[in-house]
Amino acid sequence: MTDKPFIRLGTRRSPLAMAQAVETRRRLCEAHGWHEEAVELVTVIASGDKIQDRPLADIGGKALWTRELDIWLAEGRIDAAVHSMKDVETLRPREIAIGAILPRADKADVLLGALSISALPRGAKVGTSAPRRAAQLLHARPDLEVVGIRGNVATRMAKLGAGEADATFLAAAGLERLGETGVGIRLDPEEWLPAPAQAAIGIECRSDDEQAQGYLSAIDHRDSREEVMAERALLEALGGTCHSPIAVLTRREGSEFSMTAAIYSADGAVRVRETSNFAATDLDAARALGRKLLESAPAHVTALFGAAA
Ligand SMILES: NCc1[nH]cc(CCC(=O)O)c1CC(=O)O
Repeated sequence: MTDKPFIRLGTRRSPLAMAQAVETRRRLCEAHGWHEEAVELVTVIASGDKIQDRPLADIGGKALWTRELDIWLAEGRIDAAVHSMKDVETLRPREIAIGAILPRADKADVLLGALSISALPRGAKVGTSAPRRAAQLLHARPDLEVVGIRGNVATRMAKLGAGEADATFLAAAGLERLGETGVGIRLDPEEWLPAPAQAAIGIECRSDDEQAQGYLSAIDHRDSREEVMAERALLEALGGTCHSPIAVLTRREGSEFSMTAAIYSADGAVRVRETSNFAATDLDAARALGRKLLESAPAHVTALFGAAA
């Protein structure tokens, strides 16, 4: 038994965030032979969880998920913070390092409320607040109506039941981590591209905290880290934010990546899509793919990306 935790792990309080924190604790304990009490879970209420009724982009974007945990890390109230990497801004403070990326789960999105996108009735209402899902949907089905929907898995399923929308999307990884398997229809990620870093859990710590970095390195999954870093390099080159409709699928072939990325106009009418093959550690090649997309896109699409400024 330990009387003092070895590491204090900060997490948001949503059921998905808690599941990810518990998975992180389990992996840490397994890797180091620790008892559960060696990892203290410290819960933080993030701004993004306090405000549920407005689209994320209107209220400050991805920083809403990281700000409180960043402050607690900086103040030394926690030693590490667990995040869905999909929700972590591309540019992070120098004081914060990604200490571990856990093995990536299923990158697919799941469709709830219909058997397929083509099976949705004409003019059906689809609930999503993600620019990527909205643009990708309207690209395939311009007749559909996109309505904003937010909230955790349970809330969204309730909103669907209440008729706020005919269908909605959820990340397969989120459903899996909540034990909600067998819900909805899995969309093939080759056809319906995921978000950058979807299905990846990352654990951040202070850049100068060698002890935390040492503990976390034992649970770092190299292949998943390489994918996440490449997708974040692509985002960085695009200047992508939560306003930017961008989708990407990275496939591994040995030590090589085949990365397919697409950017869209907000209404989905324009899609620019490219595939590039490069060494898994070649972040410059991932950035080059981002620049190539911007070069091929019309001005009203590049205007959705910060790098165009
Ligand atoms: N945007 C919220 C969010 N952030 C991470 C996940 C799911 C887990 C993941 O993709 O890692 C979700 C829910 C969703 O998109 O359905």
